[in-house]
Amino acid sequence: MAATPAYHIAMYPWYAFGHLIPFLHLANKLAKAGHKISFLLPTKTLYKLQKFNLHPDSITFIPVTVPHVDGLPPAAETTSDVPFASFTHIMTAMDRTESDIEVLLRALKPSIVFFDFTYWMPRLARGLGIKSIYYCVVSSVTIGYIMSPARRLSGNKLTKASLMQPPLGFPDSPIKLKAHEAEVYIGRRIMKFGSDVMFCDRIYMGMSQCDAIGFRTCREIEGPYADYVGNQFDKPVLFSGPVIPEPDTSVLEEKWYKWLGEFKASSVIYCAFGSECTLEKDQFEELLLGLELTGMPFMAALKPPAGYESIELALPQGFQERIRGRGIVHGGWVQQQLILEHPSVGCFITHCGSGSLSEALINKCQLVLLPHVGDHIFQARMMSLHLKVGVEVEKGEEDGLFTKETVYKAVRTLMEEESEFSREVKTNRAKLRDFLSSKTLESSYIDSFNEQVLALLG
Ligand SMILES: C[C@@H]1O[C@H](OP(=O)(O)OP(=O)(O)OC[C@H]2O[C@@H](n3ccc(=O)[nH]c3=O)[C@H](O)[C@@H]2O)[C@H](O)[C@H](O)[C@H]1O
Repeated sequence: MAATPAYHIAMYPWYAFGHLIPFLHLANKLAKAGHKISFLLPTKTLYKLQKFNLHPDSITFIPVTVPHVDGLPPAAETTSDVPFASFTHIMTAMDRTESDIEVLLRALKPSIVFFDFTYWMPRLARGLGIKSIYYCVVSSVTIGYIMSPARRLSGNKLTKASLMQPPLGFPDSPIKLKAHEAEVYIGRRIMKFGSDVMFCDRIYMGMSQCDAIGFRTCREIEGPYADYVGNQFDKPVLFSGPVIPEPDTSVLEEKWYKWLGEFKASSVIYCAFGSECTLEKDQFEELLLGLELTGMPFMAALKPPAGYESIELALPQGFQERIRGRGIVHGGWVQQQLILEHPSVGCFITHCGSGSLSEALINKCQLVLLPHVGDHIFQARMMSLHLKVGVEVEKGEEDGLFTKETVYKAVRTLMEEESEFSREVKTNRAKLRDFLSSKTLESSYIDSFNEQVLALLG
């Protein structure tokens, strides 16, 4: 039963699995607390997400037709259907649903709407007497460092040198960008991301016009960073807690279960890069050769590299023969949550998507951090430098490239060496796991999140 009176929430997350899934995890927690949720999402994607809806009596999926936008394949709905260069078209398509969303919200009459990249949502909601919460699945460290209004003081044209340093007032922290990362971020901030709107303006408008900003984290982990964002945008900040996914009740596919079962406890490396990431061919190769160098059993679930139709066509020469019996490279979707839970998995090489990290942190595997783009970088720094629960793979300062040796070095640090450093990381890692697994942590966060939402509703 709800500790607070029940309310009706609408949710309309960015059309990317890395956003849709965590919104749905939150919906499950809120439904469990007695609230009703109308979850708006693209028509075909709806079927793919049904298995994550654990409270179908309280969470209603509302299909939204994705308008056609030039440059998009006809069936494309989410970022997983297209390369990065076309994400902007997916965003434009989502923007063009605005009038349909207005019709739906008028009919559904929720008290509050949770959104992220649809910068027009606060204005639309306000016009209908609905409150809006920007629910941010990207870490507050990323938002604070890159998107805070302090970065706009000198206009939107930032230099590499300025982005290599935190913005004015940022909490005292070892987190900084390297030269090659700052370079990429300069472009990312000002790239047009849907409907001719710059990415940084989209986030800025959403955050400055909403009624509150919610973060999927705990005060104990990101408190000062989230407060910084709240102060910068002059908004109340709500912490939903880590919103750890409910245990996946399906069973792991037999072939994986059997394969993993052949190895000793904590001996297998699982390597995965989320639902979007496509590596360049040379980095794909270095990663696989790095896995080979470790000499450990491994399972890599990766998309084929850029320009390749299949994983098989892109494997390094002779690779399959050399790793037969101890390594698998899989190009399709795997049941990540269940794989991370498997006792044979001892190490996770992750691109540091926030979903993957939250799934990993409650399990026992050691974390090798290999950030790909965007918020992954901040998540990797947060884990390696702030919380000290994992080891980041070294990359070239200017070119940003990793090598097979640096992949192996990071794995070796955690899985082979008995140094003071590796002991410290493992101890911190175990402590964080215990903290996140505490039975009362999640419920107390959801209760206080509910109370803060209720206070917003007046
Ligand atoms: C917040 C946003 O998430 C995005 O998602 P992305 O898919 O990269 O990564 P995750 O957050 O780990 O999300 C990926 C999700 O897909 C699941 N999965 C993936 C592949 C597979 O084969 N099987 C699975 O079950 C996985 O378990 C996780 O739940 C981007 O990083 C973006 O930068 C970030 O802002």
